[in-house]
Amino acid sequence: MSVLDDIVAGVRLDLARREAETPLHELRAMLADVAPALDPMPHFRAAGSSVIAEVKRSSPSKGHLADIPEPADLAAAYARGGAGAISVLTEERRFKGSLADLRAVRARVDVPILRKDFIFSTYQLVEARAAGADLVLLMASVVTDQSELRRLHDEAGELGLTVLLEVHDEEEVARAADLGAQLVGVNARNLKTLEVDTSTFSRLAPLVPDTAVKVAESGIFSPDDVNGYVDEGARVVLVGEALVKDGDPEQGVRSMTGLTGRGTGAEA
Ligand SMILES: O=P(O)(O)OC[C@@H](O)[C@@H](O)c1c[nH]c2ccccc12
Repeated sequence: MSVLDDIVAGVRLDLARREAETPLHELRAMLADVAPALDPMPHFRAAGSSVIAEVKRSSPSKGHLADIPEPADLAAAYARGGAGAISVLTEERRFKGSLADLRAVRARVDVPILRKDFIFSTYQLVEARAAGADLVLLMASVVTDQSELRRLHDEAGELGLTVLLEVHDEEEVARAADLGAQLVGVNARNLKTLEVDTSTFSRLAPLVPDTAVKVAESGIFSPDDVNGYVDEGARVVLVGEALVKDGDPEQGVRSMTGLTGRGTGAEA
C-alpha cells in the first residue's frame, strides 16, 4: 500500500463516523446559514505572486512541524501579511488537522479559505462549504476515475466552491485540462513516495492550459524559490512548512507576495 492509499483509508474511516453522526441532508440544511463563498481568483490573477499560506501541524513526510494551539492566530498573521488564501489541513490522522480548525479560522479572517483534505465524495464537499470553506482541493491521484472527478469538480462549482485541482504527472495534467480546471496545482511532492522533485513544476507547467492559474505546491522556502516559480509561469505558491516554522509568519507571507520573478532580461 502506498502512503497515499494508507492516508485515504484513514480518511474513509473518519468520514464514515461523521456521516453516521450528521446525515447529508442535515449538512445541506446548514448551507442556508453560511455566507456565500469568497472568490479567490481576482487576487490570484492580479499582477505579482500570490501566496496560499497553510495551517499545517504535521505531515507524513516530516512528522511534527509546529504545535499551532490557535490556528486562528496563525491565520490572522497570514491575512495581515497579504495571503491570497489560507489553506487549512483538515485531515486528522497524519496532518493533525480538523474541521474545527477550519471553522476557527473562518470565524477570524475574511480571506478565502481552502479545505485541504483527501476529498472523494459529495459529503466532503458539502461539509467543506458548511464549515465556511471557499475552496477545496481535489487531487487527480485520489479520484482516479475521470467521470467521478468531473462530477465532483462540477458539484463543487454548484456549491460555489473554487476547486484547486492537484496534479503530479503528465497524465493528471491532461485530465485537469479535460475538465477545464481554472486553478491547477502542481505538487512537487509525490504523495506515493513522499519525495520532493523541484523540477516537477517546470516540466508540467507548459502542459497546463494558459487559461488556468498555475499554482506551485510544496518545498517552497524562500522568496528566491517563489521568484523561480514565477519565472516558470506560476501566479500562486502554496507554502506550509516554511511558514508554520517561521517566527514571523506575517512577514514570511509578505516576503513571498507580489513578486514578479527574477527579472531575467528586465535589468536593462
Ligand atoms: O509544507 P510544504 O512543503 O510547504 O507543502 C505545502 C503543501 O504543498 C502540502 O501540504 C500539500 C500539497 N498537496 C497536498 C495534498 C495533501 C496534503 C498536503 C499537501
